[in-house]
Amino acid sequence: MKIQLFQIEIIEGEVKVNESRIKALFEEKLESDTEIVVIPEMWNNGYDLQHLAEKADIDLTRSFPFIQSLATKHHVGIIAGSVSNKRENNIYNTAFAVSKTGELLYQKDKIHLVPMLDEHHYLTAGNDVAEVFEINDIKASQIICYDLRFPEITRYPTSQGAKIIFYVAQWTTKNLNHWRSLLKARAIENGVYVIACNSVGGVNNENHVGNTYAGHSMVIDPNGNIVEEAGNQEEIITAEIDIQKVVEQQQNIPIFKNLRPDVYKYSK
Ligand SMILES: NC(=O)CCC(=O)C(=O)O
Repeated sequence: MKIQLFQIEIIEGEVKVNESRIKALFEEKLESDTEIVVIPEMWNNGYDLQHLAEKADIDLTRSFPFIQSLATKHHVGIIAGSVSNKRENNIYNTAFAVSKTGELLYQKDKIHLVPMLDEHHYLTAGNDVAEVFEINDIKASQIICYDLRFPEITRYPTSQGAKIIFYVAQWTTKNLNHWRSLLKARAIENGVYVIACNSVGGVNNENHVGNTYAGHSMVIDPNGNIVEEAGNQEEIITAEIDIQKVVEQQQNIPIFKNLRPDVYKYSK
């Protein structure tokens, strides 16, 4: 199965510009036999957090039809990153995914808000764990950026049979080594494909929280080998994945048969 990741710069506060850019990439860069496309976190408004009240979507009423029209026009499943999204007077960082026939397959809010990006001052945290959905007949889940740091968020859908975990991100440059290591760890400790789409660019100006984004979008197989990795500039990466490898990996190292939830404890 062929998958493409659109590693792009998200222009802060410029919803229409970002939409036009994504639309153009589907027209110009989508390969005919690609089955799933992945785009980054917060692709509508970026980290222009001060203006979320005016610029965030309202219950996906703008972003879902936009992505739905791309999915049906190009007949491709879309892991639609995430958007800032207002619901009942709160603003969330909401991930969603759409099938090639235009159905909304998945919608979840980011659970852990990033103190380093001031997200907790502007956004409300989601309370629902990432779950499994099917895209192109494959069980998968979708997790937003900083939630990668909390292995429990990935463990639930993989323990429920997800074979691919998609991570959508605007991961910062200063923590690039964490991004690369954590993605590999999540693939190995769960024996699944990890497909992670980050953004690039970012500037320090009055609209900006002062970060740049690392790129290095990656496709990692269930044995922890990097299948494809982007650099730190805009780039489309294309990868072939073989879901049978997940089955084989989980037979060779039967993590889920050996889980001991009865002895795992946490404290805070
Ligand atoms: N957008 C994010 O969640 C950023 C997370 C990040 O950069 C990190 O180091 O964690």
